[in-house]
Amino acid sequence: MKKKILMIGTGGTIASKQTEAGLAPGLSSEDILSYIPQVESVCDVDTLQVCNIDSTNVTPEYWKKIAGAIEEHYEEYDGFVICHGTDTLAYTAAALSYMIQNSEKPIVITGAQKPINMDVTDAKTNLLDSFIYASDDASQDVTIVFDGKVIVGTRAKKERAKSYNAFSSINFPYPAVIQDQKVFRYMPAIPYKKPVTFYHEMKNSIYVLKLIPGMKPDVLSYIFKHYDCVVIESFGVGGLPESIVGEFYKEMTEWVRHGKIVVMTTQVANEGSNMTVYEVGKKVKQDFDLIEAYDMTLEAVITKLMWIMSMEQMSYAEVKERFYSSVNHDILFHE
Ligand SMILES: NC(=O)C[C@H](N)C(=O)O
Repeated sequence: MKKKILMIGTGGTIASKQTEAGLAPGLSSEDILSYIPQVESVCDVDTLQVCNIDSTNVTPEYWKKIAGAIEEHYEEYDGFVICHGTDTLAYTAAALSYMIQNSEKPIVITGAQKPINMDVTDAKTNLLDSFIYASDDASQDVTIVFDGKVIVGTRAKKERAKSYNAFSSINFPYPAVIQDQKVFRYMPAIPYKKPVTFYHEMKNSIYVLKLIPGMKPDVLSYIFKHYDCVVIESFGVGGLPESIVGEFYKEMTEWVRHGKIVVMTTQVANEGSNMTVYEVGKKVKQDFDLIEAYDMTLEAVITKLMWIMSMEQMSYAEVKERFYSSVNHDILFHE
């Protein structure tokens, strides 16, 4: 029996048309689907349009709309394919991984580097591959299908702005690839014992502070005052430079009492943090019992914190425990 798949359109290049003002989303989900008539032999598709925007404009409110549409139609379909712009696709994939957990039904996100109505485009392959993957019995959870590869929803990063292989899987293998319209699975699906769970809130009070050599500490007091959580993108395996460490201690001593959270991550995309290696990281981690990202992507760190912070008042120990508990393969290493 053919699977029933719901295609959810949100916009992006895949849905874009050339206009005088530049490429802009203008094709509906139905229009997009008409470019891959072969899908009829793969599955039965219904379409739903959540929005039609460049993914630069996607916010947590749109993640809620997408997750809400999936929750509303969850029982009616065997799987879901979301068309999305590539620029913030990795954030949406990570956000949906936290908002929809233990899903035995696949939730596939795809997009393209070139519009589907162009003669030369990656859109048709990406979209057809997504329907093939969403119709496969062993597919589950939130994944990205792009350029023939399947990437776990919490592990993607857009690493190329123009090439068809825009996304990499960070610190985690590809669970499957799609070649010549067939799924080759490298990782078996793990059967879920718990039912699918939907979460509806994401608290958006996070500031990401990217360190640069010689950075001045004057912004710290503003950031700590106005945000509940600060993610510090440090260098290498993680540490704080002397130029800001004094001010950091001053601010942290005050804000720790207010339940603010600081998470240390790294600007290096691959292999992750480990603050205990160097003097510049070890002491500050111990002094403030800091959380660190280890092998997680920045996209996963940010959306996981939004998900955790949306829950009722939690102790710092509970926040830490949640952060280090794996969701959709987002973290492998931690203390
Ligand atoms: N390739 C793309 O989809 C880029 C586009 N600006 C977007 O993210 O919506």
